[in-house]
Amino acid sequence: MDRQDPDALPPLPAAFAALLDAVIPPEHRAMVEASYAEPKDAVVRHNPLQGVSLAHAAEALAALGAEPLPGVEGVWRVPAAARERLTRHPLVEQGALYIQGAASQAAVWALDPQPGEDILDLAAAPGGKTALIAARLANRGRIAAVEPVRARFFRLKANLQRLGVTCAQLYLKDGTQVGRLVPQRFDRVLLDAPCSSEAQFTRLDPASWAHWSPRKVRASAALQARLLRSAVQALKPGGVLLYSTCSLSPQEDELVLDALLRERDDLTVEPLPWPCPLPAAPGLAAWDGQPLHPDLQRARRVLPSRWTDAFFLARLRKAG
Ligand SMILES: C[S@@+](CC[C@H](N)C(=O)[O-])C[C@H]1O[C@@H](n2cnc3c(N)ncnc32)[C@H](O)[C@@H]1O
Repeated sequence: MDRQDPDALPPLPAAFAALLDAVIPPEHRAMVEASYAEPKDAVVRHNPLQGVSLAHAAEALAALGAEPLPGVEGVWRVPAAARERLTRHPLVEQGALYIQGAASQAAVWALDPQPGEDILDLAAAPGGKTALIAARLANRGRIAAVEPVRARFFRLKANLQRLGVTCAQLYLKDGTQVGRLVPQRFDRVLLDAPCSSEAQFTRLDPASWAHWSPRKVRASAALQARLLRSAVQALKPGGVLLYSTCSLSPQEDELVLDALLRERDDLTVEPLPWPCPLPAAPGLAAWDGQPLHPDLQRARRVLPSRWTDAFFLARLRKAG
């Protein structure tokens, strides 16, 4: 799709535009505004679990005009104009290449799973991050992947099979119950929480925000708080918890963590391993005139741009 005249496109919902005013640093505002009015470049990664070499994948992608992302092996940015050809590419169909946003991959880079570890993926479908964790583990170790929505659970199962993941056990379960069932069990926990999905907004398709409302943000925040407590309970002492959302609302990001950090003194927010430069800002220092826990400035807000979607990431360590 070609670039369109932004003035001719429908405006973002007013409440969301006000949120952007409040959370996007002024120096990034023009980039963020533009990102809602243009088709985005795709990001794709090599999936080493399918037996296709990195060199072969690189050759196929060069033909689509792809550029490798600096700092991370086997990840490319593909121009928006080639997105359809990429989506239909045989290497994508066979699971040797996987289209996955850079910010979404950054959640796994920051989790930093190590071969042999026990990992919990507490909100797993459709499985993009589970599959990247498995790739990082080279299928050595164990992933417990939890998803309560039946249709999404079966999609998760099919995706992991297609991507050659053999180290994951899948659980059709409510993640809020997991911590109580298996306390202090996992070396690392990923909570890529269900959220109001603000990252999907585009003015090229107003249906992208049809289901969004401030009320949905509040409902998401309540579920996230319960899932986060379950995630902390399931984590071993000394373990790492990566919390992420694809929402820009502080209610779903810093505020959920702020409440948790104020009620427990065994959690610290760590700087994020950040191998590839993505457009990002630190976590907020204050909201609604109230200061937030100072550790939260170590979180990262990935900003919407020509090639990234909005994403919030925070890495927590439980005292050993
Ligand atoms: C943001 S998506 C996860 C995306 C996934 N991590 C990936 O990278 O492909 C959030 C998921 O949480 C699931 N979910 C909703 N309620 C949940 C709950 N109570 N416990 C666990 N997962 C839940 C949703 O169905 C959805 O599949």
